[in-house]
Amino acid sequence: MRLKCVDCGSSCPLEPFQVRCGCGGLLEVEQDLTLVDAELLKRRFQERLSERMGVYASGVWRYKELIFPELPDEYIVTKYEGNTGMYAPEPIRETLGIRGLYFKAQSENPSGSFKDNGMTVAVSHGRSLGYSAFACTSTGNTSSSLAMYAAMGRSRAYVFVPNRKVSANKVLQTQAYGARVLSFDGTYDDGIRFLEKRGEELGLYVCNSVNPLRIEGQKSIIYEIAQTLGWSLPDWIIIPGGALSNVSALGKGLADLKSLGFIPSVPRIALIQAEGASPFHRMIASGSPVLTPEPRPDTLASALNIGNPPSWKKARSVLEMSSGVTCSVTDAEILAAKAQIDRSGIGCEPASAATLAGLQKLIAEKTIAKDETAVCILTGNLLKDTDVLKGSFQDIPVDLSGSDWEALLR
Ligand SMILES: Cc1ncc(COP(=O)(O)O)c(C=O)c1O
Ligand SMILES: N[C@@H](CCOP(=O)(O)O)C(=O)O
Repeated sequence: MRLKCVDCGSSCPLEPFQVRCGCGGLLEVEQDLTLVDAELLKRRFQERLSERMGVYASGVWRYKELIFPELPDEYIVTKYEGNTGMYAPEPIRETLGIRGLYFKAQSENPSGSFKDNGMTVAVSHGRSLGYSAFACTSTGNTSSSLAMYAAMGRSRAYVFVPNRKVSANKVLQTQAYGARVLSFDGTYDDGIRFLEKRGEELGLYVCNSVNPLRIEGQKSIIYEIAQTLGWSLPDWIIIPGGALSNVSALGKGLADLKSLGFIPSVPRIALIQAEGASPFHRMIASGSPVLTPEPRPDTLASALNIGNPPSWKKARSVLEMSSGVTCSVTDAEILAAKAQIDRSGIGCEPASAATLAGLQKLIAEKTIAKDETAVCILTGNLLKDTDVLKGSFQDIPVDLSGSDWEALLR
């Protein structure tokens, strides 16, 4: 395994580890898949589905050969992440009128979001290098995931969290796992700038998605969807976009599956951003070759409140590779979609509901045809961000010794 710079194209070994290339570009892991026996691997992945304990019971490490083959198992910290549900929400599909619809509930991960797929790999890698202090900046999901794995690995976690527009539940979850929360005045974008500059000299292993090992772990989401569907995929993969790690990772996973011959062709990706934090969508829509950061990102989908997504170049390559599209949705559209997902019994946080809101829009404008199929990636759990629900519901006061039950239970 080697690392390749997405900017200057130079390649370097995994050790000594650096998050970015000397030229400042993002790095990505390069693996030689021509050495892999694809049919043998497929059988192995299938057999491992029955494992209940040990690293291969994880929905990420099940695919270790495609993710981090060189890492000795003794360093792996796992909570059996991945292994999340795929649902076919029939009433929502009927309303949309498309041929097939799935929700991939990454919200069912152990810390409640898709971050766990990548974090198990980053923390395990950091441990293998001898780190005992891990760090990230976060709107709350990355931090709770890091805090959980650091605690499992008996390591320290330091997380830099913006002092506004983050969900209280996520910060409490992070603190409950024992991480030290350092609150700062600014946004995710300021936090990542700080860690990229100072993280290494402070002796911290940086676990944000600029770390290429995070992306390797998150690739497993697409492997798992494909395996669940018998190594086939829907026509469209719908992904919410903030820092753009997930679209980069899922795209890389798709390219792997195609080059291994596991899937005949790559599905199309639709990347959905919240209107108040949509610099990538604006770049694509305007045909601009470079991203203009949004200095004051503003959306109630707190996990998407990112104005300068570090992975935009990786995301752009993925869109090109998959003939992908982007769109943006308003906060009101996100909340309406979230209500549908919640009432289906699956539930999600606002950022995830951007997928359904985007799908509705893309069907309405006929970018997605009614005879096509789609999977929406539900990235975070309903309980992660309940601030947006406050004031939405009313308790019904009853008198246990004498209410009109027939009326109440109608
Ligand atoms: C729940 C949730 N959904 C979506 C996103 C956006 O994903 P990405 O930053 O990889 O684009 C995030 C955070 O990044 C998130 O926490
Ligand atoms: N929503 C994210 C922000 C992006 O973080 P990263 O892990 O991609 O760097 C969060 O939960 O913090």
